[in-house]
Amino acid sequence: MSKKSTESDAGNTEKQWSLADFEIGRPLGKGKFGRVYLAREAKSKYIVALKVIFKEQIEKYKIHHQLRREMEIQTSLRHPNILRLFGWFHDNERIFLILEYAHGGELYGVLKQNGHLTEQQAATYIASLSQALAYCHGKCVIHRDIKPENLLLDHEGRLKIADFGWSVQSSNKRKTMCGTLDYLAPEMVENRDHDYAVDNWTLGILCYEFLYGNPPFEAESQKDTFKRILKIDLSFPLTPNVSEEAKNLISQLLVKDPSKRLSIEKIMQHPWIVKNADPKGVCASIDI
Ligand SMILES: Nc1ncnc2c1ncn2[C@@H]1O[C@H](COP(=O)(O)OP(=O)(O)OP(=O)(O)O)[C@@H](O)[C@H]1O
Repeated sequence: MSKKSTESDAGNTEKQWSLADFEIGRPLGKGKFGRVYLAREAKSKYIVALKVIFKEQIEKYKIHHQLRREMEIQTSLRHPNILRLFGWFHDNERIFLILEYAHGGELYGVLKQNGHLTEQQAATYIASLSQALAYCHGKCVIHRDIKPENLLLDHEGRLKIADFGWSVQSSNKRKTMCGTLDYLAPEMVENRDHDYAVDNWTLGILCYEFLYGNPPFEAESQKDTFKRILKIDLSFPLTPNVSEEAKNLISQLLVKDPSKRLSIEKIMQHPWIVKNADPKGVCASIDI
């Protein structure tokens, strides 16, 4: 049995959890810093995902502050489209994150399996993401690393944003280079100050990727991706056939000047979203 966390360390002030409180099930996946297991809280039988991170890895990659920030931000957020972090605990070697279980796994898997999504699915996910980001921005949280691998699906196909590793809680403009290349906004590529509008840019990238199967500025090398982003070298292939309204939304998000990008409120009112998005955020037609 592992050592219980102290009150000041515990991610959940109501209860101090330990490994003995959980029955561990099958592995759900492996990340850069540890493994994720299906688990059940022994008393309530409540199903969760338990993410195990080795302290050695945290020290090796010096991600202590990043992880702490991720845990604090994610615990404070409560939104149907944001994966809950119920709490955390640790023993000598490991840190355990008690996460909401996302039965449908990664949205990335669905995208790769189907090649691309339908307009209804894409609009539903963009609407869910917009709602979650509006909530985050209202709490002064910028995610900065939204990509299909960080988007999970629950048993009904509802989208859940996971992984707050790169998010920041700030009301000031930020100047730190981070995020995954294909999803980087031009102001981040140029290492200029950036604000909430970086997440709106990413919504444009994702909307394109959902509908076409690949992000719009993909290139052979990192340097070429950067060049294409800075030039806004955007083109819409003839296949698959995508509606003009969807292209209009993408074009209004992939705008170089952050202040001219469509706001989150306007995304939610955009005719393509109004026409195609499921009001409950559920994609029942998706095979998960
Ligand atoms: N809450 C969850 N519910 C269901 N599956 C999950 C959950 N969290 C993670 N997984 C699965 O476990 C795998 C590994 O997740 P993890 O978050 O460790 O990886 P990661 O996205 O590479 O993160 P990191 O970059 O922090 O290592 C993912 O591929 C995902 O499919």
